[in-house]
Amino acid sequence: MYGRPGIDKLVTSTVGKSTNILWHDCPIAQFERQKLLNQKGCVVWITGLSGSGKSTLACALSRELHSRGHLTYILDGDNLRHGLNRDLCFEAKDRAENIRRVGEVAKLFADAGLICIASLISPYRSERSACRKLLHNSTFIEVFLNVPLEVCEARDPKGLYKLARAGKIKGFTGIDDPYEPPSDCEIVIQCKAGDCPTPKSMADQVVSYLEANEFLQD
Ligand SMILES: Nc1ncnc2c1ncn2[C@@H]1O[C@H](COP(=O)(O)OS(=O)(=O)O)[C@@H](OP(=O)(O)O)[C@H]1O
Ligand SMILES: Nc1ncnc2c1ncn2[C@@H]1O[C@H](COP(=O)(O)OP(=O)(O)O)[C@@H](O)[C@H]1O
Repeated sequence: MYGRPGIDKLVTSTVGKSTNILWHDCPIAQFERQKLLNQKGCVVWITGLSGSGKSTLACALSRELHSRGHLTYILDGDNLRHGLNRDLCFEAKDRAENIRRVGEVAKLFADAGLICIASLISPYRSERSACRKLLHNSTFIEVFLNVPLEVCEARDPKGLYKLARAGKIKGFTGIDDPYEPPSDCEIVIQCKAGDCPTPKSMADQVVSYLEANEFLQD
């Protein structure tokens, strides 16, 4: 038993359904990883309706930061439902579990020193707030893509709004399922009919926030 007290001194815990578990610290700490990467680990959490541009912003932001020499990783709701979250549907309890899991994974990426970009509808305020509480020192940066339903529906790149309106998808966010907009988030990107910032300028808005708050240096 390397680096641990004698077996008689170990105090194990119960966390959720896991009994007799013990946290094992590693000698390399987050600040050392951050120094290596010359940035501060954080989570940029993009929330908004389907079609609001979350994936577009995530990719533009990742590209912009990459070109400046920063390490990012995108956790996209749609993509994670192909693997980690493939057992979840769109009922409220499954959406909540989806958000919880992505929050936990995002926390690990931030701890690794990366700028983690999470883009998922995440329609519930309480679950987003729970993810915020997982992070510390203002490292949870919530970005609200405030795009009216009419604009998202007019875009409808996957034809899902059309199906939802026709009753072929039940419980579609914004149609017959709720979306709770953030009341107090770090960044709001506003888009009105016929007047949306370009993907590059949306990304620049987030980069400016990261620069001003010293995330792009160790
Ligand atoms: N019922 C329903 N409501 C909303 N969205 C639906 C639904 N069914 C399938 N889809 C597709 O799933 C994508 C959203 O997945 P998320 O994991 O981001 O959703 S959530 O955060 O759990 O609410 C979403 O992707 P985006 O359009 O990129 O947001 C849709 O393509
Ligand atoms: N800023 C923007 N201006 C104009 N069109 C956009 C913008 N952002 C995204 N789009 C377009 O809107 C559609 C939905 O974008 P997407 O990133 O897939 O949204 P989401 O991930 O929120 O579902 C796509 O066709 C995309 O090209």
